[in-house]
Amino acid sequence: MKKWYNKLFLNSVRKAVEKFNMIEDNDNILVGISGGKDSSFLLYTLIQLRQASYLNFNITGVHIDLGFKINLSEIENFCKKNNVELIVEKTDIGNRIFNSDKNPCYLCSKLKRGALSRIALKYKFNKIALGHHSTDAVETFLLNLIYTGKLGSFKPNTYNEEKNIHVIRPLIYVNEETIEKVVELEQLPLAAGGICPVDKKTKREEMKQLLTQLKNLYPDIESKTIKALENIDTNNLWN
Ligand SMILES: Nc1ncnc2c1ncn2[C@@H]1O[C@H](COP(=O)(O)OP(=O)(O)OP(=O)(O)O)[C@@H](O)[C@H]1O
Repeated sequence: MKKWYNKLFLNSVRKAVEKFNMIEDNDNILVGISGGKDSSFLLYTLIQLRQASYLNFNITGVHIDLGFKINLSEIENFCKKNNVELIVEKTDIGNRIFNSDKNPCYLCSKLKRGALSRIALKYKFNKIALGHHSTDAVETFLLNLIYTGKLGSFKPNTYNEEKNIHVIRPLIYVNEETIEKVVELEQLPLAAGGICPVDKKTKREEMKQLLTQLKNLYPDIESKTIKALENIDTNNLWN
């Protein structure tokens, strides 16, 4: 690994992991691998972190196959090369979400989360790691504000007491631009095909474009929003 990666992203991942107590000794972590750049970068980052850490933790990848004919061979090779086991779980989620009257994106993410938890329970993983990054967190913040009238975003570390599973997001302080850069530099593996029919036609995509416009006016809006999520002035909230 290049030494300057510490400054580029690894220190930010360390900060998130420590601040939100994401990884402890002997953790057994299931890493959600979608086939996209974010989760590929997440896997790469966790491998680097483990190599440079005093902590001893296991990482196993899992891909929930939605039925959109995805080709995972690059990812399979990458996992083999790095001695990471990869579980591929076939599902009919792709069919189910378009045969329902519910919003397909909402349903898909719910069913995917359900499948991830089931696998974690079955194979005794105590943590599930997801590739959400700071740009995702800000987009979710805007989605909640504009479409739901709610203030907030997803949490860095959530604990499900009933299942005794933590969902961790080690990339919350890394932005999408940095991820794209490292994916390119390291030629990290990406899946081929497997494109969802509503890809790029979602409200999230709309928020992505809005954020790009806002960044033209206020270049540090992304880091400011992350700061705001951690700097809540409860005295001035109306609850
Ligand atoms: N089919 C899947 N199988 C396993 N994990 C998944 C799957 N889809 C998503 N995830 C996990 O959930 C995270 C957020 O999912 P989302 O669909 O928002 O992906 P994304 O932000 O486009 O990320 P990526 O670039 O990895 O596709 C991913 O980074 C990954 O960790």
